[in-house]
Amino acid sequence: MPLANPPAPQLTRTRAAVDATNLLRAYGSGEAQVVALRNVSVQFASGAFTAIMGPSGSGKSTLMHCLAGLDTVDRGSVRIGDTEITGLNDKALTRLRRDKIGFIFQQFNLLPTLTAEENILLPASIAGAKADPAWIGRVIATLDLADRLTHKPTELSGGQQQRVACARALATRPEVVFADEPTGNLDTRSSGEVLRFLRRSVDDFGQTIVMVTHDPSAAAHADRVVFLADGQIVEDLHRPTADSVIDTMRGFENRVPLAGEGR
Ligand SMILES: Nc1ncnc2c1ncn2[C@@H]1O[C@H](COP(=O)(O)OP(=O)(O)OP(=O)(O)O)[C@@H](O)[C@H]1O
Repeated sequence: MPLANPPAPQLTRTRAAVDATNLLRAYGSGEAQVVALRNVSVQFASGAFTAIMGPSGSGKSTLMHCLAGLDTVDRGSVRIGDTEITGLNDKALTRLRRDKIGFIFQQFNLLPTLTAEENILLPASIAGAKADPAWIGRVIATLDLADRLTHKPTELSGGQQQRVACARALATRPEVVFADEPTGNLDTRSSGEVLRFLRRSVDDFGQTIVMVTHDPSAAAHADRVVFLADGQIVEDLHRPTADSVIDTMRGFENRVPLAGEGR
């Protein structure tokens, strides 16, 4: 009797854009030591939108900074795309951030002397690369910025400035965009615009987004929410809604860390 066919090989597998293993990060020493990350292992799938949430001081910024090569870990490893970043020197890290990472900050961080268009094109020009005009045009159109390109940041509203920052982050088609409280300084309407753009950049452009937020309704735009408490991942919620995020946050500080964490 012929053997049954073996299962078909899995042809497509979601690759992690960012892969962190057993991250340990402590600040200070002795009695004053604060352990900001305790053996955190987490993967961020390519083409997915992930939010990181948790109480103040739980380690969200530390995690994001370690993932983006802005801070160094005491132990563990971080891979961005195909590049293991742990152990890279400052020059290599600068190049990696420039070539593979887009950043969106709460305070927008646009250069005040440059126009919106110059701000958007700056990362590509620093990288010595020529921006792809078709791609930049698509991003600018999606963000509805075409009639604002000659304006300086002071001539733009907060929401418009953050949309320029979004365009700047995507201009080089980075491996991953890290967004640190991107709606923290925006009103509800502008927040909605930025979050819908981030969502669209994942759905339509295949972008990978990792966003720190305190806002359950912002997190609800993500595919997944990773919750930190006291430097450990304590929950991992898929297909979140604002209500499920709020429910998860209630009392999650008292839960036992997920398997593999906190050893
Ligand atoms: N450079 C530093 N030196 C000393 N301690 C630090 C440093 N950076 C962070 N910490 C400490 O590490 C812990 C985690 O801080 P982190 O900023 O990552 O938290 P967070 O969740 O981002 O907080 P928030 O929501 O308030 O921004 C905190 O106890 C913080 O005080």
